[in-house]
Amino acid sequence: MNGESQVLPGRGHTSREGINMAAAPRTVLISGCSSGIGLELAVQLAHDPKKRYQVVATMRDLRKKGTLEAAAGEALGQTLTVAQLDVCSDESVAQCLSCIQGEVDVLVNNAGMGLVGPLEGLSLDAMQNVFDTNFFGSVRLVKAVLPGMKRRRQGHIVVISSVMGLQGVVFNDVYAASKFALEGFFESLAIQLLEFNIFISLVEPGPVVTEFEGKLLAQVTTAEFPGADADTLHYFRDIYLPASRELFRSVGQSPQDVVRAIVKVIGSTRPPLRQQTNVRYSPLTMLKTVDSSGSLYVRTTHCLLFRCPRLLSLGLRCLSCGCLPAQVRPR
Ligand SMILES: NC(=O)C1=CN([C@@H]2O[C@H](COP(=O)(O)OP(=O)(O)OC[C@H]3O[C@@H](n4cnc5c(N)ncnc54)[C@H](OP(=O)(O)O)[C@@H]3O)[C@@H](O)[C@H]2O)C=CC1
Ligand SMILES: CC1=C(/C=C/C(C)=C/C=C/C(C)=C/C=O)C(C)(C)CCC1
Repeated sequence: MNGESQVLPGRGHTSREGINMAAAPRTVLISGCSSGIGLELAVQLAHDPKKRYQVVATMRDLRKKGTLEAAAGEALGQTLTVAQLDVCSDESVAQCLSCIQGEVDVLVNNAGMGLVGPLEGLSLDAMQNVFDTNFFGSVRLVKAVLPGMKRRRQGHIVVISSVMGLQGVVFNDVYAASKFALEGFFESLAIQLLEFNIFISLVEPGPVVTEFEGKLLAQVTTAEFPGADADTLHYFRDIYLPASRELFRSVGQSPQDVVRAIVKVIGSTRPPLRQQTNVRYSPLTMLKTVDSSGSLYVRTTHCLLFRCPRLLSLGLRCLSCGCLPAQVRPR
């Protein structure tokens, strides 16, 4: 494909007379806008000073729409509309798309859920629910919008992946697997779709201070993890959970910060395939990049968590004050 001929949907273009023509707004469909990153992204895009976007902010339970509507303010009914969408339901996806005027130019697969705990204590049902939401939910939406994008030979699919799509984290086995699945799926698809002038972007935030963590903590305080042995439960409750809380407190990003990076990706003429958002987390992702055998990452994080918790605390404090050089900068 000729790079020069790539035109993203709805972008301004120059007429033969050299006049910069105003572009029609791009329709952006976002899943999971009842809270967190999805809500903030819908609001920031709807308030775009250049009015480049018409946002369809979706959620599975419309009874939760109050917070979004309040945050949208004057944009509600103008550049932002709210619609029902459960990414786990074919009918809901079909119904939502049938209500959209025109076509989806930008799809943001944001809806997702976490799952933590000792593997032995988690049911297969709970694991399948994570894959149904995080992985198959995205696949379902992509299958629905792709024919239109291919016909028009334009489109952008943004996937809210995670640093856990790049590296596993102890006691997050299933959640990380669902994000790894997204990374493999969308990297593969990106190659074919370039031929149709359709771009894929995997956004990889580190910890973000949203309801995500609270929901996980609520789940683990009530869960009993039947089948997990006493040592593993001790590692999970007394070592991992406090370390994870400290990580969120020290290097957790605000949804506003993450969304600024996503807005840049959506506005880019050449969107990147991968975009990390958290400079302070990057020393941890670097541990895998610099040693492709994977041992450096696994051994270092094992050591920090189980052998040198003081060093971990010190390292996190250091990262939070920004005194270590940032190796990966969001563009
Ligand atoms: N917070 C973090 O530390 C990080 C989060 N991420 C990813 O960011 C994305 C957004 O999470 P975040 O904003 O933090 O968390 P939130 O829990 O605040 O938001 C998750 C959203 O997904 C929605 N959702 C869950 N299941 C479905 C479904 N079946 N259909 C439609 N919507 C659904 C939730 O709706 P409902 O209210 O109905 O449950 C909610 O709106 C997720 O994909 C997550 O994996 C990535 C890296 C870090
Ligand atoms: C890497 C690492 C840790 C935990 C990382 C966590 C908990 C990351 C969470 C990321 C999230 C929430 C991503 C969401 O998609 C520990 C245990 C502190 C030990 C030291 C190394």
